[in-house]
Amino acid sequence: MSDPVLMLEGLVRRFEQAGEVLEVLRGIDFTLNPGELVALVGPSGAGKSTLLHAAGLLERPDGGRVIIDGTDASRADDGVRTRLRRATIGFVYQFHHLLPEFSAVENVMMPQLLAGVSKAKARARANDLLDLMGLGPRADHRPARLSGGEQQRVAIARALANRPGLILADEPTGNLDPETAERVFQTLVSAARDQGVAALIATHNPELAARMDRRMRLEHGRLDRAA
Ligand SMILES: Nc1ncnc2c1ncn2[C@@H]1O[C@H](COP(=O)(O)OP(=O)(O)OP(=O)(O)O)[C@@H](O)[C@H]1O
Repeated sequence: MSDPVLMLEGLVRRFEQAGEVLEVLRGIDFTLNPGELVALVGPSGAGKSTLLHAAGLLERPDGGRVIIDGTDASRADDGVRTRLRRATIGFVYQFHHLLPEFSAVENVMMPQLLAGVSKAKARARANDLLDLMGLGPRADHRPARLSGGEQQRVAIARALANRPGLILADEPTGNLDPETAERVFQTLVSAARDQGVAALIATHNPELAARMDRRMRLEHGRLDRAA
């Protein structure tokens, strides 16, 4: 069997707030295998975003290790972490964070161009992904001319652009009405299954969480298997 796409070992993260130390992650252990879809649940403020940012190499933990595709990123320098992140991880945020000056297709091309893919190849892949998201006819629109659900589907296409083994999603449907949330979530799950991508998805929506392979609950700084 191949390496897990993500392993967290004894992950610790602390913040200082008003002179007090808040230990948000108190030794988190977690393994995500290739193609697995896992929901990350837990009360507001429990540290789901903090966990995703550390797992996604956007921030360094205060203790423990983050191992991506068998590579220990904990002690790697920033350059190595950035390359590893670009090559293996796709992020989807609650607010899409698309670049407003660029069209949908250009937004999906961007991470590929940063990774050194040619313009022609990046455009072809971006168009394929937008088709997969049902957004082919909207490819040349800027984000402001797309609905919230369409913007979020562009963000999912962008996250998949570099064929990551791992998608980290932070309440990807939290900002959408229930019907649109359902459609966007379905698109994310079927795209991940279709492309064999593993995903860790933070969500407050129990119905959506119930449809993942596993659910993990973060509370009081600990991560445990949930029902
Ligand atoms: N940069 C920071 N500096 C200080 N405290 C922080 C920082 N980032 C997060 N925190 C604190 O860490 C705790 C966890 O925050 P986090 O955003 O990870 O929770 P969450 O589970 O994602 O919440 P929600 O479900 O509401 O999005 C909160 O108490 C928050 O105030």
